[in-house]
Amino acid sequence: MTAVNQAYLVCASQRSGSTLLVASLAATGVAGRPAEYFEDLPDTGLPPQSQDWFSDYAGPDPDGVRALLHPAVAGRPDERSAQRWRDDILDAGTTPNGVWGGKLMWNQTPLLIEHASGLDANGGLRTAIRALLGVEPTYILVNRDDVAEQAVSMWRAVQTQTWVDDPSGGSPTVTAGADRDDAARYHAGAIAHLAAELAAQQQAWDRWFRDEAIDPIRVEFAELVRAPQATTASVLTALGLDPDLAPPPPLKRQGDGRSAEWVRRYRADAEAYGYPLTRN
Ligand SMILES: Nc1ncnc2c1ncn2[C@@H]1O[C@H](COP(=O)(O)OS(=O)(=O)O)[C@@H](OP(=O)(O)O)[C@H]1O
Ligand SMILES: OC[C@H]1O[C@H](O[C@H]2O[C@H](CO)[C@@H](O)[C@H](O)[C@H]2O)[C@H](O)[C@@H](O)[C@@H]1O
Repeated sequence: MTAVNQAYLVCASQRSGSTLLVASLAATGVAGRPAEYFEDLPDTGLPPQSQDWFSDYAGPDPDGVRALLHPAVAGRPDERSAQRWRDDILDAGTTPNGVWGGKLMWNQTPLLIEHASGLDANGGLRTAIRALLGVEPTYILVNRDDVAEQAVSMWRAVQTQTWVDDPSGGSPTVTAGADRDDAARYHAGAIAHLAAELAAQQQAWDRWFRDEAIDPIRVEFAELVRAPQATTASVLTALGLDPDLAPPPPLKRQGDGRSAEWVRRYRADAEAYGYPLTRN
């Protein structure tokens, strides 16, 4: 099993800027290989499909929403033992200097706790994380104050299945093609549903850090995208790593004029119909 000397966990919700931060940290070569190690569902061995985000959709026009979602793909159950699961994650996430990094979205916390129960860690999230890593990690909390922008970003991603724009082509979840984006449509009910989901995740992280008396390193989306290299440098410093290794941003912004137009429309619809607009 890979020896971990130091660990950190980037805690976030979808479309908060988390990949920009972890890709920047990964590019240093000394800050672990932080990926979303906890996203795969046990019954498919795959991340949640677009439909999964809408399984409890209670807004208007459910058939219209379903028709816009990216089609599901088949998977296979993850039959690894808990020990194998842990070894795979430690191997994949650790750089040769013994630093492990990972990214955890709040919706993935039940999966992490469930896997860790096989390691005889029968408690809450903190117990599960300690059982997995064997050391107490540093926590980094990524937040996006503008939940309308965040939800629009996710509504476009669940339609197109394009989660990242990585000019290096190194990300497995790169582009789906312009045709998928042509087929994507604005839908106020769908965006409201995602805004509620993302706001709830952010609130859950706030509650958890308060309850655990942890003061995480905080990264706000607006500041991260304004100054990605400097923000990454300050996180490296907080981790005791060399801030001069912070790279220029390895990812490109995905949002464009179309996203901005959907955000404007959503804000107006949210005012009119009482849809969520803030994270609180
Ligand atoms: N370099 C750079 N500059 C500006 N913005 C950037 C950059 N890299 C990533 N991003 C934006 O981050 C948003 C994606 O967030 P996440 O990485 O947390 O999403 S994911 O759920 O993990 O896929 C998503 O936000 P939107 O632009 O609003 O769609 C990305 O475009
Ligand atoms: O709903 C499926 C998943 O969508 C996002 O993850 C995908 O993009 C991430 C950023 O490139 C990548 O780290 C991940 O492996 C991809 O599956 C979202 O960040 C996930 O939380 C979500 O499960």
